[in-house]
Parts: sequence; structure tokens; C-alpha cells
Amino acid sequence: FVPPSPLVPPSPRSRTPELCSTIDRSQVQTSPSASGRGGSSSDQQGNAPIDVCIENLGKRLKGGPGTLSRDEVETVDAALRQIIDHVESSGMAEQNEGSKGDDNNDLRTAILEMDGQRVSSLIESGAEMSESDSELAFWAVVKEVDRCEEDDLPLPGDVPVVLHHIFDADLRHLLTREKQTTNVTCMQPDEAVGIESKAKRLNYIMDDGCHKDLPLAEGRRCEGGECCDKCSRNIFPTFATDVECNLEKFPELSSLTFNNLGKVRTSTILMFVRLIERVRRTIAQEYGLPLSLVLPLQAYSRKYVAGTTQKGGGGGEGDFVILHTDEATHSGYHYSCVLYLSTQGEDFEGGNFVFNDPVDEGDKSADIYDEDNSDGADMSLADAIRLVGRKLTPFHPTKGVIFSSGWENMHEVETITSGTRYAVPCFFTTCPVPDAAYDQMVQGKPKTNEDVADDWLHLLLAHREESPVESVGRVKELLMKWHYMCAPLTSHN
Ligand SMILES: O=C(O)CCC(=O)C(=O)O
Ligand SMILES: [Fe+2]
Repeated sequence: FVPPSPLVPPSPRSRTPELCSTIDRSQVQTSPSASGRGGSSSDQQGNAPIDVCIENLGKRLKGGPGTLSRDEVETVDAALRQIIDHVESSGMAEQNEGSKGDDNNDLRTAILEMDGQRVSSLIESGAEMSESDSELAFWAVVKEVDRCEEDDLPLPGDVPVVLHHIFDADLRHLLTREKQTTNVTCMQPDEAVGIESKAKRLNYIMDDGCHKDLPLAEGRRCEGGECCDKCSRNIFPTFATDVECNLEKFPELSSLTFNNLGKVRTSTILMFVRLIERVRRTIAQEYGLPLSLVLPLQAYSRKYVAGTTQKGGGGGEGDFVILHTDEATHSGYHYSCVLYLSTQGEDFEGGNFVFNDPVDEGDKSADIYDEDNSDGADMSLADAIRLVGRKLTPFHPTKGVIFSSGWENMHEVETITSGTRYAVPCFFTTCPVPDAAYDQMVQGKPKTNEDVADDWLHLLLAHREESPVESVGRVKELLMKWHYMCAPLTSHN
């Protein structure tokens, strides 16, 4: 099978209109070949491309995702590519950065030499890893891991140190990108007594179609964890770059589980962990939780194929996901995320991710099934039963959505009508790991960077064939040690 290639034009992200205005506009021309996508509408309209680009960026900032037509996106894309080329070729970025440029050269040298201590001291004294530095560092780590494997050497402590700086930089970069947050009231099942409530709770357990009818009460349930009392939905149109999710570059991303890493290349394993760690840090930041308290419980690639039926529970191929609540699937799931590896409208059609909420009392116009509403009258009976009294908030899967896992965030995936859709659902808990669990491990909590490197090797990067029992034990240890592996020694407790 040929993995779909993400073809979305890079989004403006940190390329701000201010940057556009610092360069000589006369030098920036839209050439159709620059984007490889042919002429843009700006050519046809006869406008100066840079002005059209700024205008379109303004429109996008005001109106949010989906505001721009494909032609407008292409105009922005083509102009931005020109600007980036121009800035890079004239060395302008380096000049503007002044002495920081020297620091960054030192930083890049230290990264390429895999000198973790030097990277740390440069960063402590003010050097910053840019997006291109973190890419450089990522590939330097991949090379180092592969070299050690080839030469049968232990992994040096510098490897996790450099990885921690990449993770720090990733979050810093993400915080400058677009995020759309909707706050919602935390919800949990209402434990009310009474025959009617009991009957509804039983229906909810027995019949997936009755999920929406479960009586709810305000507040978080969060068994055993320390979730914050703020529930929300956060959409990140540029949570990851196209390159980071590229299935040609990281082919095994399309079917990855931590349980089966024996034949997965180092770069894919590291990119997967990097993305999950970015999610973990974003959750800690968004919900004001200590990072050590947020641990992944599950993360895997999920493939949806149009026209197929899901075999077995969770994760099996299929073409939709029924309305559900993640915390109902597992009481330890407190925060959820879905990352998208393929693009709606290019790799597949349909397949919206949809938040599905009860209609507020008195807001009949939001009800999808309204008898006075002609659309409702055209609905099949099955859809009418499914949708009566509900308000749907679909979003076109872009790069990532992060939300609290409780009943305030019931959601579903609409049927994929054509193509293949790849997603990475991941679920995080705030349940603390009891200290006794580490005492039972062959190597308990890591104490030095070399110990941390050893855990990276044995729990993720060893490329070992293993039995199902071994892999279950390894993944359990990996998840329990996640924070110790992904955050510097100073943040261990
Ligand atoms: O693929 C998606 O968009 C959502 C998947 C999901 O909700 C889940 O796996 O729990
Ligand atoms: Fe879900």
C-alpha cells in the first residue's frame, strides 16, 4: 500500500506579517515554480503578491481556520516560501539576531557533537533552540542512536539530555502557534437514585446507542487522579508540522503501537515519542498541572478505511467511531488528544471529528432534529433518534485536538466516505504511580543521565524481538517511567 503524503501547504505559523514588512517587497515575487503548484489567484488578480499575502493572513487571523479559499491559501503559501528563501539567502535572520547568531552557531556545533553538557550550558546562558535547530538536534540524536546500535555501544547520557532540550523547544514553539480553546463545564454521570435513572444507566452500559441519554451532573469524576477543575477543548491547527507527520519519512507512524517496536526505525520511534511528549507538556501547561503528574496510558496509530467495518473493540480498522466518552472507556483516562497524520479533502473525505452535546434548554434552534425544520424532516429515523436534542460541533481534522476526557466531551467520528484516515489517539492519566511499582523493576527510577539513556534504549530503542508477555511488561514500565525519561533529572522527584 502507498501511504498518503500530507500535502497541506505549510501554515503561516510563526511567519508573521511583521516579518514580511521588514524585507524589501520589490524582491519578493510570486513565481509559480516556487511553490510547485502553478499560478495563484493573485497573479490573475494582478495584485502584488506580498500585499495579497498580508491581506490573506489578516483575514485568516480574524476568521479562523477554513476562512481562506484554496487559492488564497496557495497565495499565502507561495509568498511565504519566497520570503523564507529570501531571508535565508540574504542571511538576514543571522544579522538581526546579532550576537545570538554566534551562540546559535555554538549551539549547533554542540548539538552535532552530541555534547549534552555544552548544549545545556549554552541554553542556560540564553541561547535558544530555533525550529531548525530542534530538527537538526532530532536527526543528530537519530544518528547517534543508530551509531551506538551498530557499534553495540551503550547509549550515552547526552542523548536524553539533548532530547529534553528538543522537548522544551517544541513546547515553546507550540505556544507561539494558533490554539482555539472552548471552555466547557466538567460533567460526570449523575448517580441519582430512582428507577428511571437506574434504567438509563443500564441502557448506557448495554447499548452504545444510548450513550447520550446517560443523566449527567456537573463536576469532574476523575478516579484516583488529581485533574484540575477546568475542562476544555483545544484545537491546534499546527500542532505538528507536515514534515513531522510525513508518512513517507516516518512510514511506521501509520501503524505504530508501543507493543511492537522491534522493526520500527529509530527515527519513527523518536518522532512518535516526541509528539506524545509534546501533547503531555501541552496538557500540563493548559490545565496547570505539574508535568510529573501527567502520564500517557495509551497512544497508538489508528487507521480508518472507507467502506470497512470495525473488527473488535478500540483501534480496529473501521470507517467511523460511535459517540463515546474517553473516560468511560477507561476510568484512568483524564486528558485525551488526537493527532492527525492524513488530511481531509486530500487523503480522505468525510471523517469529521465531532463534539456532540445536549442542546441547552431554551435553545431549540441548535437542535439538529427539529420537527419544524425541513432538514430534520428529511432525516432517516435512525439519524433522528441519534440526533434529537443534540448539538454537533464538527471540526475538520487538522493537526491536533486536546480535551478533557470526561462526559463534557462526548465525541464521535463521522463516516469516512472515501480514502484512508490515519489518527493517533492518546490518553493521559493524572493517577500517580505508587513508589512500590518502581521497586519491583529490574532498574528502578533512573538516577543519572546514563540511567535515563539506558531506559531509552531498553524500553524503546533496542529493536528486540520479544514475546507478547515481555512487550506488555516493557510498555507498562515505559509508561510508568515516561516522566523520568522525558524530563531532566532536576525535575524528577
Ligand atoms: O480519530 C479520531 O478523530 C477520534 C478517535 C477517538 O475518539 C478515540 O480513539 O477515542
Ligand atoms: Fe475518543
